[in-house]
Amino acid sequence: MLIIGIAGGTGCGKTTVVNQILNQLPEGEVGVISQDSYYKDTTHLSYDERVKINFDHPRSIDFELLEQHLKDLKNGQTIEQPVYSFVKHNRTGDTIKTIPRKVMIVEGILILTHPELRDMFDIKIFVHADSDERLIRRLKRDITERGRDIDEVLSRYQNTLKPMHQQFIEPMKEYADIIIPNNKYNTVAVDIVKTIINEKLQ
Ligand SMILES: Nc1ncnc2c1ncn2[C@@H]1O[C@H](COP(=O)(O)OP(=O)(O)O)[C@@H](O)[C@H]1O
Ligand SMILES: Nc1ccn([C@@H]2O[C@H](COP(=O)(O)O)[C@@H](O)[C@H]2O)c(=O)n1
Repeated sequence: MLIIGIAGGTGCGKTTVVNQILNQLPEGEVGVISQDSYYKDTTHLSYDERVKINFDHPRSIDFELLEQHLKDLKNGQTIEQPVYSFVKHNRTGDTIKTIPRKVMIVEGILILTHPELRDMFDIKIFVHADSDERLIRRLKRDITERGRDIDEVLSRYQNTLKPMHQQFIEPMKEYADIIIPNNKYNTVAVDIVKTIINEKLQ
């Protein structure tokens, strides 16, 4: 199994890059695990308490479960990947059956901050987009897809997202094997990653 970790700040385009990689590759050969699925279960908290969580800090992620799931996949076992709701700020209780594939992609803002998980990646990719570009994309996406309004996105950006990005995410570039500049769609870089994956699949 080839395990590829794709990190980068919110809105840099990780999910889009993953979808571009999956597109045109043989169906069923590449699997995806999203760090968002592993936000800690917050059922014991009220909605008002959940809203206040710092979702850009590594402690918000259940890295133990994520690491265990990746190990299970490596050992040929199917896992139940939790489904997360950005509207409820909690897991939904549903899961997605995720079966081991020849290539597994793990994507998320904080996946390179956890040394044990980082060591499991054969290839580490960091997707870069400038912070103003990321904020614009996040505003548009969170308002249309994640049930947020402009005040929510901007206050989260100022209070937690920006400082956490500077403290935890940006320094992870140091560990990257490949940095994809993604202020604009970068088909050349995506094609290079696809070529690497295709070699593994042959
Ligand atoms: N290179 C790009 N140029 C312009 N918009 C982009 C680009 N990559 C992604 N987007 C858009 O930005 C938003 C956030 O992208 P997404 O892939 O969800 O980022 P991430 O997973 O890193 O948070 C989406 O609406 C997506 O369509
Ligand atoms: N309930 C939540 C959980 C997370 N977030 C934000 O999501 C961002 C990470 O996801 P991307 O798809 O953008 O990489 C992160 O910056 C969190 O602030 C949230 O808003 N609500």
